[in-house]
This record gives sequence, C-alpha cells and structure tokens, in this order.
Amino acid sequence: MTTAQPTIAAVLAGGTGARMGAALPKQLLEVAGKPVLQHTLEAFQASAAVDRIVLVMAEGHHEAAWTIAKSANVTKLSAVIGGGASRADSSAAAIRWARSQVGVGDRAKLLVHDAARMLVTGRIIADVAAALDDGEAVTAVIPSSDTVVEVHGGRITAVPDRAGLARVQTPQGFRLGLIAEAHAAAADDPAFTPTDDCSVVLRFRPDVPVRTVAGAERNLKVTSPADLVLAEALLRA
Ligand SMILES: Nc1ccn([C@@H]2O[C@H](COP(=O)(O)OP(=O)(O)OP(=O)(O)O)[C@@H](O)[C@H]2O)c(=O)n1
Ligand SMILES: C[C@](O)(CO)[C@H](O)COP(=O)(O)O
Repeated sequence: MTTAQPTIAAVLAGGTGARMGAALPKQLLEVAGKPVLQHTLEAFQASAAVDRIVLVMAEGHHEAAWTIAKSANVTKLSAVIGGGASRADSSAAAIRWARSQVGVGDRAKLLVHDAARMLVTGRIIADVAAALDDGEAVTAVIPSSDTVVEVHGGRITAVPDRAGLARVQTPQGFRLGLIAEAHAAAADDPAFTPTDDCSVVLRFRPDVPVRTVAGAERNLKVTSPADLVLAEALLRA
C-alpha cells in the first residue's frame, strides 16, 4: 500500500543579512507592520498546496521565530532548525530534517524558499507544487528585462542572448529523493558553491530536467535597504 506523500515547504532564514547591514537579521525586520519572516510564513500557511513547513533559522533567533509563528497562527510550522554557513548548507539541513520525518519518503515534495522573498504569491507556490506532479525539479523564473553580460577582470567577455536568459526566484520544488541525492553528491565536492538548489540538480543529476514556471516581479528578494522600501510600497499598493 502506498501512503500519500506530503508537500513540505522549507523556508530558509538562516542568513545574517550582511548586505542589509541592520542590527537584526533582515528576516526579523518589519515591513508594513509585520516581520519579513511573518509575511513569508503566512504565504505558505495560506497555500492549500502545502502541508507542513520547516523553518531554517539563524542561530540565536529560534525563539523569536516561534513567537512570530504562534502570534500569526502559522499552524503548519512543524520545526525550527539550525542552518549552516552557506545557503546550500541550510537547504541540506532542511532536506535532512524532511528525511527524518516518519512517513516521509522519496516522493514527498520539498519546496525550498528564501524567507527573504516575502511577497511570494499563492499562485507561484501552487504552480511550483503542481509542476512536481509529473516532474522532479522546478523553479520559478522571470524574464530578464536587462541585458546581462559576463564580466571578468572588469571587462565584458560575453553578452549571452537575452532571449535565452531568465532570473531565478524561489520557491524551487523537488521530489525529496532527488534533491537529497544531489545534495549528498555536492557535499563531496567542496569546490562547488551553488547559489540555488536547481544548480545542485543540474550538476549532479544532469539527466533530470529542471522545469520552470512563471515567477513574478513582486517576488523580490529583500537584500539591501532599498528592497525594504520597495516591498513596503508593493504591499501598500
Ligand atoms: N547560511 C545561510 C544563508 C542564507 N540563508 C537564507 O537564504 C535566503 C537567501 O539568502 P540571502 O538573501 O543572501 O540572505 P543572507 O545570506 O542573510 O544575506 P547576505 O548574503 O547579505 O548576508 C535568505 O532568506 C537567507 O536567510 C540561509 O538560510 N542560510
Ligand atoms: C536562490 C536565489 O534566490 C535565486 O535567485 C538566490 O540565488 C539566492 O542568493 P543569495 O545570495 O543567497 O541571496
């Protein structure tokens, strides 16, 4: 007998927000009256596509995260766990947690999301989860409206055709067995420093197609102080 497998959202908030330069990690800063983290958790709580949430939180802030989640009635939050030095290490921690859960197998869906993308929409979450019904790996992307160039030593070395380029967002969705296998291989290759989880699949399971679904301009990653202003304006609009 096969058991229905859950969809787990792994919200990554293990960073310290160096580029933001604030006293607190950026996920705890307030935008439109609520911490960034609360906006993000509420989006996954509200999604019918998501069964549970695991939050990877910066050290020293786990209690604050639980307080935020409880006050916002984020009942799907199952655990707050520690992360690692890099984003990839924090993803790996979430994968290990998911695999340790009773009844969760290789066919479970894992949606990995930056806590800093606090304006993620229900439509994007649903589309990423649905794309895994007949796929193994998927990410939200948006077209690039800028020309993107390769720069080495302060000089442009290539101008890739913009029509074939996209900007990568999160959530990124995976079947749990696949992403666990890819991250296990990455752990044996310290020279590989991925900035997202699809890169890990592309490198170590190149046979698996990584699909794309439409992201949104509003699904920005709060990274520097100007992004807080932008996010606030988008929320109030
Ligand atoms: N070791 C890390 C680093 C980042 N993140 C999370 O991954 C997301 C994307 O990372 P980023 O926006 O770069 O956040 P920070 O690493 O906090 O920012 P900075 O690089 O400016 O320090 C964020 O939600 C961040 O909290 C994480 O879980 N663990
Ligand atoms: C995963 C990501 O959001 C895709 O654009 C991005 O790579 C995260 O980068 P960061 O430097 O960890 O913010």
